Amino acid sequence: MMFFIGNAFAEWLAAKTGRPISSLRVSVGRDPRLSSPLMAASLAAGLAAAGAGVARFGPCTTPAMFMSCILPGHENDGAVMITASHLPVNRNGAKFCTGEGGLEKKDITQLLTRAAELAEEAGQRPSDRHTDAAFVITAALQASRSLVSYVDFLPEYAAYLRELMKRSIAHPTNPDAPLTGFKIVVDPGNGGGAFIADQVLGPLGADVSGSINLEPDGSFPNHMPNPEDKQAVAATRAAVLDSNADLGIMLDTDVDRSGVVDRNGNGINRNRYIALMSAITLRENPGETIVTDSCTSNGLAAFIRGLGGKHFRYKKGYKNIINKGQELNAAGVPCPLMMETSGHGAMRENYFLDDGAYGALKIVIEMVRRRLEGQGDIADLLQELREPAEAMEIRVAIQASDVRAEGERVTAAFKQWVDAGCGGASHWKLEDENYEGWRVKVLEGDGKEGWLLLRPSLHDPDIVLNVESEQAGGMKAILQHLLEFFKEHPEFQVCTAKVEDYVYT
Ligand SMILES: O=P(O)(O)OC[C@H]1O[C@H](O)[C@H](O)[C@@H](O)[C@@H]1O
Repeated sequence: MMFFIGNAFAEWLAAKTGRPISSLRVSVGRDPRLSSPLMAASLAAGLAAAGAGVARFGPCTTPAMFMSCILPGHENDGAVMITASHLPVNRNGAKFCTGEGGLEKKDITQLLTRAAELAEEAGQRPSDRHTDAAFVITAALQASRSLVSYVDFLPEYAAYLRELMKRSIAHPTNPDAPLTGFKIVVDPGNGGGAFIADQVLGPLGADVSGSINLEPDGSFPNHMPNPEDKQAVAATRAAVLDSNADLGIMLDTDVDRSGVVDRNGNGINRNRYIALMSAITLRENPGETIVTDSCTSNGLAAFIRGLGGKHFRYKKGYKNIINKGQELNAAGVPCPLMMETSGHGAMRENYFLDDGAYGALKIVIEMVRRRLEGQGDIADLLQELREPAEAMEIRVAIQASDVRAEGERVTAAFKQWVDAGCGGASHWKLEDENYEGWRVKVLEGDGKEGWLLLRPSLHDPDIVLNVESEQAGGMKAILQHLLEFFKEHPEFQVCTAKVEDYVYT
């Protein structure tokens, strides 16, 4: 199917740019996942068979693919990254972008519909892998080989990042090696991010010798490359403490997400990472608005307000928050940072690009700035952040055939129950703004505040329930009361069973 998606992307780009396919050039990169090279080859063959020029990159990262549409000397018309990110290998897919950013959902739908049509015209069934493989090999042999070139792009991208770091730090005495004297651990989790240690931080003077899991290995033998993953945090923490490092950086497979570990081994991911990025961003852009996803903590909202910023708690999905940030900026509401608890984050100053490397490098820059100005560690920036005492996410697989409709039914019933007074719990109050599912504040006394959010998952056939409490034992109390709602709805028996599991075991 990738072959026809390549065909369709060439057509789509020609329509978008108003130029003939023969004048287009598209870069194709991939992560180290075992199935990625083959998928990238099929996609490249499809682009070339349609007549587009193809720049094939080896293992690469998603933000780098975008930069291959921007950096002078490259300026490709489009780019495609083949990756499953941290998901299981059967979820491998293609991320498309142009120099304007990632494609929208409607563009992807159009692309896939066209790819299916092209497959059918060619007598191929998308589900028949063997026929497809034979077809792809034949078509690839027929496509002009002169259209495809192999490009070693990462070194150029790394050079761009190094220049950006030097400019931003503007070190008074050591401008070319401004990280001299810093020890930084990078843990790309055997994904695509090792170059951040070898080609960016190391050449700028940092001691990166404590870095771990640098070898790209799509079987991810050590832990999942995922900054939210407990094992990833534990591995980076151990490496930071072992090597007495100033900072640890955790990256996901295709480096569009990140998190850090401070020099005392404390993981800074999820709300803490957004808080840290907000502190840096609001110092540079006072009073502006930070957009986050719907699962961010009450403490984070208070923290952003405490820094004089505004908080817009929107939906899950990095593309959703980026689009919202762009929309707000266009409407005259300045918004420099859009970030998800997953570690996805985009900045206005960085092309609104979903970019884990940029976020982590911003923190390195801040660390150097603070040392130059005689301030403390970056972790000091989080002193005012109120943390939840307990937090959890429960995901319940939807059994119904129409997953979307069932998701809507559960959330609509929940809203009705909330409107009717939450089963008599006057300390449960619907949040003022809700953009997906329904989030309810739970006033826990002594100024403490928990919350719960019930929403359908963005991509999976799941109902997702997030709960946080600012007091020990508070989460169980919230779930126990929520059972009242589920018990009124025997049709949602699977949800009831799952919540009961948490409450009673
Ligand atoms: O709705 P969920 O199942 O929690 O998934 C939400 C997540 O979906 C994808 O992984 C997106 O890349 C993330 O930006 C988003 O946070």
